[in-house]
Amino acid sequence: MPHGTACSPDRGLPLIEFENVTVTRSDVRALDSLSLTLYEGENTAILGPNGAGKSSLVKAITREYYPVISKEPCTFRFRGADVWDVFALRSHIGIVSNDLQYTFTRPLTGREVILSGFFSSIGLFNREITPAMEERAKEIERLLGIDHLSGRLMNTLSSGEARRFLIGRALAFGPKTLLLDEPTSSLDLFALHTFRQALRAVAQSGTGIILVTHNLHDIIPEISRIVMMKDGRVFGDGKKTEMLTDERIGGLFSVPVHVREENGWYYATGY
Ligand SMILES: Nc1ncnc2c1ncn2[C@@H]1O[C@H](COP(=O)(O)OP(=O)(O)OP(=O)(O)O)[C@@H](O)[C@H]1O
Repeated sequence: MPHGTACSPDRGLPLIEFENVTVTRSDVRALDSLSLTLYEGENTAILGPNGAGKSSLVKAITREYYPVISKEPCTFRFRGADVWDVFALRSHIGIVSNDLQYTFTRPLTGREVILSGFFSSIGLFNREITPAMEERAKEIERLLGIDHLSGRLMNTLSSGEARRFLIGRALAFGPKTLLLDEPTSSLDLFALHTFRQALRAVAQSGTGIILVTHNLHDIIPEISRIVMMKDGRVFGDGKKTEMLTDERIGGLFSVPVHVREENGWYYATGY
């Protein structure tokens, strides 16, 4: 086991270990001495209002943003390693961001989008597709309920359908964890329903989920841990039942709110 990494008995291996991580954008501290450990195989929601620093956290994880040292000790570790690159990251974490949807401008079918995940590319560029890759793509399509759409061009799919193919692309390598940044923005009720069903199937298949959102209704029942973010810091961190209360959610979003639970789903009302 790499130096500094301890496996917790009831949690997996630490995937991300951030201690006193500060990220600045212009003069703003988007992350302000943030300390957080995320574990492999643990289903976690990162929940916070607009401007809390959620996207900055995702970009720090994906190495688009680099931390500055503002306080010691400053730890920025991936799977126990202090030095790591984006290629190591991609083989363990499948990343689904909405921006990606708009980069598929060329005519690619849904199946080709999933297959492109094997090459971390935005197209296939005459790469050799092995029968094993085709088989894996079909398996993923069945899991996500999109097998009937695999021959359709990406630019003819609805946002909800296209977004499930992006999950499929992120799953191509068989990552242990899927990281999703605000995955349900602009989805209508039906698309939201099918998307959430697909995400539940992924979680139930054993892939850990890290879901970044400002919506309580995105939190699928399989998620057990809630990390609350506000002002670039961790505002609360614990079990879902302890975090998703009127008081805590009201404090997080700075508005009086009633939190209701129904069959494992949570909703905020009365604001
Ligand atoms: N390029 C930038 N220049 C200046 N400030 C920035 C920049 N990028 C982010 N910020 C600031 O950093 C803070 C965190 O932004 P971030 O986008 O990470 O929050 P967020 O939680 O993802 O918000 P949202 O839910 O609205 O997407 C905000 O105050 C934001 O205004």
